[in-house]
Amino acid sequence: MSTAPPPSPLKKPCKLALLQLASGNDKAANLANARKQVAAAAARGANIVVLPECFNSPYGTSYFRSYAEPIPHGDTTYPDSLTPSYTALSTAARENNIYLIGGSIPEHEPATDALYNTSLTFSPTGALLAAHRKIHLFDIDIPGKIRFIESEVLSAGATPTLIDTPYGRIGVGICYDVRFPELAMMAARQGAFAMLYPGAFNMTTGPLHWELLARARAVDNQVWVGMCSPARSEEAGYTAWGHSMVVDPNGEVVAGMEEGEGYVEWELAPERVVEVRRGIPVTRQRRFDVYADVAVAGPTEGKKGV
Ligand SMILES: NC(=O)CCC(=O)C(=O)O
Repeated sequence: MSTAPPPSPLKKPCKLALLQLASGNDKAANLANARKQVAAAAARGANIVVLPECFNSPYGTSYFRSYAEPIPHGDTTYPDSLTPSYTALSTAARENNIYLIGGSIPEHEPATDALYNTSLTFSPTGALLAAHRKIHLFDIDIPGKIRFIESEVLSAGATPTLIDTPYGRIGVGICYDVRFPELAMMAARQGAFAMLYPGAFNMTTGPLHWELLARARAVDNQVWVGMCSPARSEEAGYTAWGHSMVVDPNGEVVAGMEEGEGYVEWELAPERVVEVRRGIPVTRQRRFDVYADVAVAGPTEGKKGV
């Protein structure tokens, strides 16, 4: 076995902040709160700030269309009045000189009239670096507990998102995306040091799976994982689990919180990834000769699944 330490995918230390925001029906108030909390995180020294899923709106299929905004890209621009969330996020990133993973917002694609659940990432200059459209829509039905079918109104994205920063490469997923190990695995194998998930688990699956999935994605891939939830509101139609957390590359929850509004912050150190990968060198022990067909659907998967 080689004794040379593997290079760290995290090139230099950075401080990660996950903002567990309380959001309500008033979009302007949600955006103002996000800007205020981003500025406070930057003042505490954060370099990368993450917001929750649907931080600008209530989370529910009946709300997505009325809160949706088009996303300016390339030569396609829109008046600021149509893109208040994009504008607020870009401004917050620029004014605070941080990388901002802007949770997610309902996106309207005017060309097709489709709606997406989309996470926008901005650079410290306020430039849009990535728009991740949630790939795995949250369609579940647990009798007597929870039924939520995003696909009734949303379309699914089809592109994994990797963002290059001076700290290294970051993978982004949205909430239900965390249940699919393939996405995190692809990102890690392509050099990501962290998977960041804006997410809003619920009171049925949250207690059981939120931490479990975060730790699983971290330990599978020996990367940091950040899970950023909205704060819980008992008045909301959808009650979020909360419990935003940072998990280290060894699968340990190193920082976390309960359900109220607040934040979780952690200094990510390059040495930690190297130490973990040196001690348990799975990145060098994979048997691609044995499981080369991992992306081929089995007989009970995909469209044929039970
Ligand atoms: N917003 C979501 O995708 C929720 C995912 C969730 O709660 C789960 O159990 O998965």
